[in-house]
Amino acid sequence: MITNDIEIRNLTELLKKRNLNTHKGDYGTIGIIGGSNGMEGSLLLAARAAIKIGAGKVLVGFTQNTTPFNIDFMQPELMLRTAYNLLKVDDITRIHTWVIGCGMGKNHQSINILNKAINKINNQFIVLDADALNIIAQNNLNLQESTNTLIITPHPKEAARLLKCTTLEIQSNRIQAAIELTKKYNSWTILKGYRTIVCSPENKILVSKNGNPGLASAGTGDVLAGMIGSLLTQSISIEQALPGAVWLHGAAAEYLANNNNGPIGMTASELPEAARKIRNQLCYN
Ligand SMILES: NC(=O)C1=CN([C@@H]2O[C@H](COP(=O)(O)OP(=O)(O)OC[C@H]3O[C@@H](n4cnc5c(N)ncnc54)[C@H](OP(=O)(O)O)[C@@H]3O)[C@@H](O)[C@H]2O)[C@@H](O)CC1
Ligand SMILES: Nc1ncnc2c1ncn2[C@@H]1O[C@H](COP(=O)(O)OP(=O)(O)O)[C@@H](O)[C@H]1O
Repeated sequence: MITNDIEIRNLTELLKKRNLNTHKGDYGTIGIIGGSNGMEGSLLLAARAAIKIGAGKVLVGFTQNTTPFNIDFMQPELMLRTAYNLLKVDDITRIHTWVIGCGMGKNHQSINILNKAINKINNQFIVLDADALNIIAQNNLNLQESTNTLIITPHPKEAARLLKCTTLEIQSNRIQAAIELTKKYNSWTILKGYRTIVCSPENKILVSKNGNPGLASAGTGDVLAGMIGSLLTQSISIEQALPGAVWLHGAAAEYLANNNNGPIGMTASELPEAARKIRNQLCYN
């Protein structure tokens, strides 16, 4: 099996300057679903990351009956809805890329929303993260017939739930696990954890060499999911968007640590601004 490292010099699409005559429609609309009661933070982390990494518009859908708040005062650019509203016809066709699962919960309502999303969204990118993966594993959902391009982003325990094995088995052969997940779910796979793996449907393997233990804290995976969706909706090819997001996420952690804001006590909320700085520096300097 040939594996390659994720290297920024191969990710040229990420580093293109923006045209001067351009508008928000050129950078895509992303819909992010999750944030059940008590997990709203997870959804906001993903959504804030998506806008800071350059998405044109970010719509947020809470897996709750009503929106728990109507504005994110830290990021008022975000448009907050319920997941049910986001999945109505008017919106669904305007959204090019979806991220589903961050803090979504696994109750009856969340299962219903995930099923609705999978069945109603067609020919788009869908990033499936966190509880979306747990629901898929628990209910043995079959994604083989999906018309969408699926990207699954499990951490090792989620991967173990999906493959019905132990975390130890996943960790003892991570590349093989990524390949099996890709086959089982007819998807791209990002197997997270130290040395994150990106596996394409053709089983091309890329391995992350950056990042640090500052990323081992709650919510950093939500940020990664938002970043992946954001790059995809900006029309960066999937071959570059997935390793690109993983690279930027790791580089952001390194930047924060180099400035004494980690690895100890680094927070997920700090990653998007660091990633934004790095992308702009690479594009414009
Ligand atoms: N602010 C919010 O609202 C936040 C909400 N969040 C939301 O919470 C929901 C539950 O997600 P979750 O990931 O916390 O729980 P879960 O799936 O049981 O996995 C945890 C266990 O997995 C394992 N494990 C993980 N990584 C591993 C590794 N590299 N290598 C090896 N093992 C590894 C490890 O297991 P252990 O070793 O302890 O047995 C760990 O204890 C989800 O929807 C998420 O979006 C969070 O995003 C946080 C911020
Ligand atoms: N020691 C580490 N080195 C590099 N990256 C790490 C390390 N620990 C965690 N990460 C990264 O941090 C993120 C954690 O995601 P996840 O486990 O889904 O967290 P959460 O559910 O809390 O958001 C993943 O991208 C993972 O690869």
